[in-house]
Amino acid sequence: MPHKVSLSRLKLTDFRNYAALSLALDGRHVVLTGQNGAGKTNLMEAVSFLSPGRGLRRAAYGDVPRAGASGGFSVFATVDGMAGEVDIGTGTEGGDEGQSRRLRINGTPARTVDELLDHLRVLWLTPAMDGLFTGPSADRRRFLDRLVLSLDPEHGRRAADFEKAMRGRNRLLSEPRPDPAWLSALESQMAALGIAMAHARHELVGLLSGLVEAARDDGPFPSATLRLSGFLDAEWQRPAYEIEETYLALLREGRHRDAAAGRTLDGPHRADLLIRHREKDMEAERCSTGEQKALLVGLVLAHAGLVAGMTGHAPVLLLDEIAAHLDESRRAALFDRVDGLGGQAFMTGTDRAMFAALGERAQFLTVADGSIAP
Ligand SMILES: Nc1ncnc2c1ncn2[C@@H]1O[C@H](COP(=O)(O)OP(=O)(O)OP(=O)(O)O)[C@@H](O)[C@H]1O
Repeated sequence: MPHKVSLSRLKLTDFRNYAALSLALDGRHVVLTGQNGAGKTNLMEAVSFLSPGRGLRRAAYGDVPRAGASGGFSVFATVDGMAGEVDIGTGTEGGDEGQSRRLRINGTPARTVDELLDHLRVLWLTPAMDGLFTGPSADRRRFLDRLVLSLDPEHGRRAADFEKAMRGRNRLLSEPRPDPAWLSALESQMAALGIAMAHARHELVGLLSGLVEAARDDGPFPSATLRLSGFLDAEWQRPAYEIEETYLALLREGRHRDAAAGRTLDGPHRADLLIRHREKDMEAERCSTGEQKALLVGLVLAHAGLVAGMTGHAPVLLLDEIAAHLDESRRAALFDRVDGLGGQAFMTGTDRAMFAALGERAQFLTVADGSIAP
């Protein structure tokens, strides 16, 4: 069984509709129930700030401080983490709600938010992700990259550096006489980073497919087949240095075309994650709403299992309104699978009775108007 990473304390200050909250948790799953607008998702969002990035709403930090508060926001958590117990504090101060937030680990300022990945992995599934299969490919790439990042902490940096080099190339190509040496340097960077990024994605898809296959007959959730497409599709059996050469040549040959288009037309930023409902042998986007939700739940749980297996530490799971559309037996099966992952899950809903099958496995909390009661 993987080690259970869990939060034992969560303190929020001026975080969305919470003026001040201090919550003691006992290590079990946490069920948050309450009326619409009570603050359930806000609390999940606060926990999602214990991972790199802008959290489960992809928030602008300026929107997070409580309306009417004079400064920034803060989230503080005590976590039984991957490297032992740790205090994590994050937030903004008044006037610095720009691109970044501050992070302290055991009271010491961290160099980057990626340091969070030394202590815990937080994964989530929210209703906003319901359109994943039918929405733009950028949403699926972001989803995929978050999956990769939780196994490979370097992935975020590589993706950011690739974007930067690509923006530099696009800018240069818009000039009347771009410096060829500078262009070549940027393209070499793009090739190395882009192939490394794509490799990490392929590896994740391979591992996840294996796990989905293994869990195929386990419970009521359909299984998905996953495939990456849209970037050097026929090449991935070849050695990495050869693929890198191929991509570099593509970039070089594509300069005129890309200059005319005003953007780079080949690269990992054009890839898509293709998902099929295996039992029905149908593209996920053509499945019913309920089938899509079940596919997504199955994928996220398989990924959580992968993270637990690869790191030896079960991730913290945030499952927002996950039980709403499931019948009683599917709900019970879902809770058993979530519990079987060995980690701490936070789950929300409007009705406590929906979570009855969790029994003693969860701590039940009622959220009302930015405060919490047992
Ligand atoms: N910066 C902010 N300051 C104060 N209140 C905010 C801020 N941002 C969001 N809110 C409010 O927080 C409230 C709670 O939102 P939240 O999404 O957590 O509700 P919920 O309990 O998950 O509800 P639902 O069941 O409808 O999903 C909303 O009324 C929203 O307007």
